[in-house]
This record gives sequence, C-alpha cells and structure tokens, in this order.
Amino acid sequence: MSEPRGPVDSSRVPRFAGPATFARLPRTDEVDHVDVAVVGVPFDSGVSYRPGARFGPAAVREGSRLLRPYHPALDVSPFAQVQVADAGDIACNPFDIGEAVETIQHAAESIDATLVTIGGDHTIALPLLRAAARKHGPVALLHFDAHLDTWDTYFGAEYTHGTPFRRAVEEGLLDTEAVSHVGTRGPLYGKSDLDEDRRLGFGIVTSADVMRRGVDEVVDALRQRIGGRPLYVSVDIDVLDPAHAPGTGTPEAGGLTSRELLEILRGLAGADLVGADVVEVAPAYDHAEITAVAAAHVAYDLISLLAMKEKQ
Ligand SMILES: N=C(N)NCCCC(=O)O
Ligand SMILES: [Zn+2]
Ligand SMILES: [Zn+2]
Repeated sequence: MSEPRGPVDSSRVPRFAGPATFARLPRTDEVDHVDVAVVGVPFDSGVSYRPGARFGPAAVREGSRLLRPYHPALDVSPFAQVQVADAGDIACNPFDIGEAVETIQHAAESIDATLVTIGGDHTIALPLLRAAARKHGPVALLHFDAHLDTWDTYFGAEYTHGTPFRRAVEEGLLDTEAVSHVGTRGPLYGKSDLDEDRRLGFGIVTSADVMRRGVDEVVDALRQRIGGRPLYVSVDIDVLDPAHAPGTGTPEAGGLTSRELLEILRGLAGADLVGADVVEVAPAYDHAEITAVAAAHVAYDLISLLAMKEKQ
C-alpha cells in the first residue's frame, strides 16, 4: 500500500488558502484507501434550544487549518501513520428527523473506514452508534457532555439531541457494563433524571469530580470500566465551560477546561477506540473561533488515538 497522503504542506501553500478540508487533509476521493475518515453531519433539527449546529462541520474544518502533523503529547504523527481523509458531509433531510437518522446510519455504514464524525447536534450519535454496533457488537461508551442525553422524549419526539443514549440502550447498542458520562453538571428536570440514568447503566464523572479528583485518577477509573471492550467516544462540545466553548446551543456554567478534556482523551491511548464524534458546535454563538478550534483539537486527538491503535 502507498504511503499515506498527508495535509497540504503549509510551508508551500499558506494554511489560510484554499477550501477547507479537515486539517487540510485530502478528500476521500483523492486517495486509494482510507483508514480514518472525518465526516461532517450538518444536521440540527433535533435541538431543544438554540439552533445552528448544522453549520458545525464547516466551522470545525475552518478551525482546523492550524493543526500540525506531529502530536508531541502522544508522540505520534497521525497523518503519516495511517491514511486520514475528509469524506465531506452526509446530506440529510432537515425537515424529517426520522429520515435523517436513517440516512446518517446508512451513510456511516457505507464508508469503509473508522469514522470521526463532526456534528451536527447530538441526535446524530444514535445512528452512528447503530453503525458502530453493527460492526463491533455492543460498544463501551465514553460520553463527554454537560448533559445526560438519556431523557425519554421532547414534545413526544423520540429522536432528539437530548435522547440518543436512552434510545441506544433500548436498542442494545451499548455494553451497559461500560457506559459513562463525563463532565455533567447543571440543573435537571428532577432527581428522577439521575435515577433513570443509573437504571440504564450509566456511571457519572461530573465536571466537579474532574476538578476534585484530577485528570489522572479520573482516567484510571474510566479505563478500568472500559477494559478491553470496543470503545465509542462521543464529545458534546458543551462539556467545556462556556468560556472554552461559547459556540454551542445549550451552554451550562461550570464546565471542563479544554486542557482537562484533551488530557482525559490522551489518557485513553491504548484503548480499542472504534469510532468517535464531536457534536454541538454552533458557530453563530462562537467568538474568535474559540469553540471551533477546541473542537478541531478534540477531533485531532481522537484521530491520533486511532492512528496509534491502527499502527500497533
Ligand atoms: N446538548 C445536548 N445534546 N443536549 C441538551 C439537552 C438539554 C435540554 O434540552 O434540557
Ligand atoms: Zn450537551
Ligand atoms: Zn449532548
């Protein structure tokens, strides 16, 4: 197999020139095989508050122009280890959530690569988990979010950005011995939200736990729970404090710093990561690309973990 084709060389073509693919990588149709595909899902019809995450994929691609090829903290050059390419966007119906969920699942299943998906609102995690579970069986889940997203329905709707992980448990997509939320905080509808979440099998590391226990202890606990299981990581960018990610639809005070989030992700090196998403970037509320840059770095770290795994 030929050497991976990497990003456009920023010493020859200025990084602010040309149309944006993720990290200035080639498109999937420009390479002969793909190990890791970055795919956008510009869908936000499942939101309960501010809309705008449909523009997330484009914003994260723009925010990824400054990423460089070597990751010092993980000691890996992800784009040289494996072929990473940008698969463009999945076109789905903004007027029919059920149809969009089907479209996303089938598109995800049709891409012959491990996916790092850029949302889009959190509704899209359900079809992505369906695709992952079809390939790997029930997966362990690390869910970074201010919110539980295990609510039942909104206005009677089952597929929304507040409900994907309840649906995923109901559909048997998750290995419920190994499902955890990280970074939750903020007011709930009632105490029963937590009881129901626990009943579904979820463990919780709150945002305050990360601050009190520290990153290393949290990583140890999460890794123990995950063990050797195939792992899906879903990152709702609102897990970050609004100071670190203002550009999102349902912001909650008291969140993680981007440094804490990136360090927890780096602590997952060696896990059997099989797919990941970064969702809920809504650029209309962003400032100076703070959120888009944070999300681009999160995606870069996820890709680096996948590159390290594939190379083993
Ligand atoms: N941002 C996500 N995914 N979910 C937030 C749902 C919060 C709510 O509607 O009460
Ligand atoms: Zn959230
Ligand atoms: Zn969420």
